[in-house]
Amino acid sequence: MTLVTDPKAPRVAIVGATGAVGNTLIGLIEQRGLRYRDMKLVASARSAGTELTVDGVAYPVQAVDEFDFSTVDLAFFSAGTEASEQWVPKATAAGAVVIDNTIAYRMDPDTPLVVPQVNAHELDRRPKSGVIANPNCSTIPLVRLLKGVEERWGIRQAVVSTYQAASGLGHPGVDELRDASRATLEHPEEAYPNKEFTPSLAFNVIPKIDRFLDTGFTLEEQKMLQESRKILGIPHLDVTTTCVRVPVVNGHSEAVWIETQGVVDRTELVEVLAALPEVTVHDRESPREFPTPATIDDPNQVHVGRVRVNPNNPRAFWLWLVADNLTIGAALNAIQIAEELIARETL
Ligand SMILES: NC(=O)C1=CN([C@@H]2O[C@H](COP(=O)(O)OP(=O)(O)OC[C@H]3O[C@@H](n4cnc5c(N)ncnc54)[C@H](OP(=O)(O)O)[C@@H]3O)[C@@H](O)[C@H]2O)C=CC1
Ligand SMILES: N[C@@H](CC(=O)OP(=O)(O)O)C(=O)O
Repeated sequence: MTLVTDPKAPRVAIVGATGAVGNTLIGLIEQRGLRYRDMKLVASARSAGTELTVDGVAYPVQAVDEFDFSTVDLAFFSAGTEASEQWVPKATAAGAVVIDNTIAYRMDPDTPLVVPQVNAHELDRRPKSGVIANPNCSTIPLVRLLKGVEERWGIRQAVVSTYQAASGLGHPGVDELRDASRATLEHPEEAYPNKEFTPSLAFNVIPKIDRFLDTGFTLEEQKMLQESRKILGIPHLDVTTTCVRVPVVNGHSEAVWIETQGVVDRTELVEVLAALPEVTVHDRESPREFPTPATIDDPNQVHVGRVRVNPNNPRAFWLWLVADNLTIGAALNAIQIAEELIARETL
């Protein structure tokens, strides 16, 4: 984005500007050529008065409870679900369109849940609620690949295991992984007093993300099912997941098993995946190449590897994906929604 005087360019607020998603959003605003007429940075009262820079201009961070939403046309929210529940209605009542990163509005029937590479047509008109919901960080890269597979072969079932990074819990998650890892190396006999991850994530993996539901699944696992169905527009889509936190600082990975209606040929499958927008297939040339969270060079792409058709049943295959949860899984998707709204003049 670029600061301009064009009266058609939106006045923008970033609520949660000091957080991991907010920081990434600011970086992407600087990277991409979108134009804005005014910028407001908003967070909790804790950060009020601190300064952040966007496109070389320093802005004071304002407390959300004192912020006047009638001064903006577009508000990005990534300040947690409670803050969205409290402040998004005030923002829309004041006339702003909201792009919300939290779970608060995702399953609301009056709110489109959008991944622009999959269902941008949902943005053709301004939503009844005034809100466009940004999906869960593991759901976004998955549905971008499922769309291509559904269109070519039809999906019978997808079985997914996620490997989710500490930055899924924002700055506090990353800080705790670093501090707990250091403390565990230095004093292995002492239990680290964790707040974000239970048990400790240092040198560990945790098969629980978000809270448990009565079904035995976690909320994160339920989000992946329900949100995939809504985004792809397939109400009975069979997606089942196990979501696991791993001691990686940033970048979510997923092992994905897909059973299809039609017979799949690996060469064609790789072609179909590589032709999807902003997808890089690493094992196109050599099946021995694969992406990892630590080695992906472009956080704005969904990275795919380990593409293997089942030798016992060519109506099923495995793939491995890696996607930066703060960009692909949150801020980039939100910016791309804003770009589509501006292009369609539906702001
Ligand atoms: N991290 C991720 O991978 C993803 C995150 N999200 C969503 O984005 C939200 C934020 O995530 P993330 O940036 O990682 O988290 P962080 O903890 O890094 O940042 C939280 C941000 O929200 C602000 N905030 C917290 N509470 C309030 C409040 N009551 N009122 C106003 N502002 C508040 C914080 O401000 P202050 O500095 O003043 O405390 C900070 O700017 C998550 O809760 C989630 O809903 C969605 C997809 C992926
Ligand atoms: N739950 C995700 C991050 C997140 O905030 O997701 P959601 O927006 O669906 O609550 C993770 O911990 O990796």
